[in-house]
Amino acid sequence: MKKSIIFIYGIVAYCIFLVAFLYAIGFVGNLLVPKTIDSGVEPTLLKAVLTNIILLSVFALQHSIMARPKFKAWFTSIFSKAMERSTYVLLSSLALLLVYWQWQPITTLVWQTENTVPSSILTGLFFLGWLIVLLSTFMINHFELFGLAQIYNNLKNRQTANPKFQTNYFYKLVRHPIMLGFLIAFWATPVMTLGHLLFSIVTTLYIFVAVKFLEERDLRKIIGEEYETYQKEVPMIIPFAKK
Ligand SMILES: C[S@@+](CC[C@H](N)C(=O)[O-])C[C@H]1O[C@@H](n2cnc3c(N)ncnc32)[C@H](O)[C@@H]1O
Repeated sequence: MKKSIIFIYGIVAYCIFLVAFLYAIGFVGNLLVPKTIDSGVEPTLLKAVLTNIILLSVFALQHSIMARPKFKAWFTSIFSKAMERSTYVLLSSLALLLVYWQWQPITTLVWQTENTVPSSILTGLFFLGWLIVLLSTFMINHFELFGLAQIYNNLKNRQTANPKFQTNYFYKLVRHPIMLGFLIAFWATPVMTLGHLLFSIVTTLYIFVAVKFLEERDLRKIIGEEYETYQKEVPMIIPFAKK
C-alpha cells in the first residue's frame, strides 16, 4: 500500500483514539459529553447487566487478541508492518466508542458524597488517574504506543526500532502505571451507581488478568531475565507495596 495512504490511515486512527480517550473522561466522570455511564433510559437490571458485560467483553477480546504476537505475525504477513499498531489503536478506539454508545445505565446509588470534602478528594483523584495514564504513555513512548512513529518512519523510508524497555519515572514505582491510572480514574467517583460499579469491577478484573497472564508473559519472553529482575524489584500496580 502507498506509504502516504498508510500515513493518513495512522493519523486518522490516532485522531479517533484522541476522541475515544477524551470521551472516556466525560463518560466515566459524567462530565460534558451527551452520553455518560449514568445517562440514558434505564432498562431492566438483567438487560443492563448482560448488555454491559457483552460490550466490555467485546473490548477485552479485541484488545487481548490483537495484542498477541501470533495475531501480529498474521496481520503483518498480509498488511504493512507500519499499519499494525495503528490498526490496533483504531479498533480499540472503535470498541470503546461502541461501549459508550450502547452502555445501559443502572442508576441505583452505591455511594454518594456530593458537596463534601471526600467528594472533592475523589474528584481530584479521578483527574489525577487520567493524568497518570497520559503521562505514563510518554514515559514508555507515546508516539510508538499509538503507531505514529511507525507510520512516520515508514513514510520516510526508515526502520522503526523495536520498542525500548523502560524503567523510568512512574515505571520505577510500579510496572503498570497506565493501568494504575485507569484503576484510580474508574474507582474514584463522588457518586457511585450500580452501573458504574459494574464497569469498575469488570475493567479491574480484566486489567489484572490481561496484565498478569498476557502482557507480562509476553514481556518475559521478549525481554527475558531483565524483565524477571524488574518483576522482583518493582511492584505490579501499588506503589511501595511490599514484595
Ligand atoms: C497499553 S500499554 C500498558 C503498559 C503497562 N502495562 C502500563 O500499565 O503502564 C501496553 C504496551 O506497553 C508495553 N510495555 C509494558 N511495560 C513496558 C515497559 N516497562 N517499557 C516499555 N514498554 C512496556 C507492552 O509491551 C505493550 O505493548
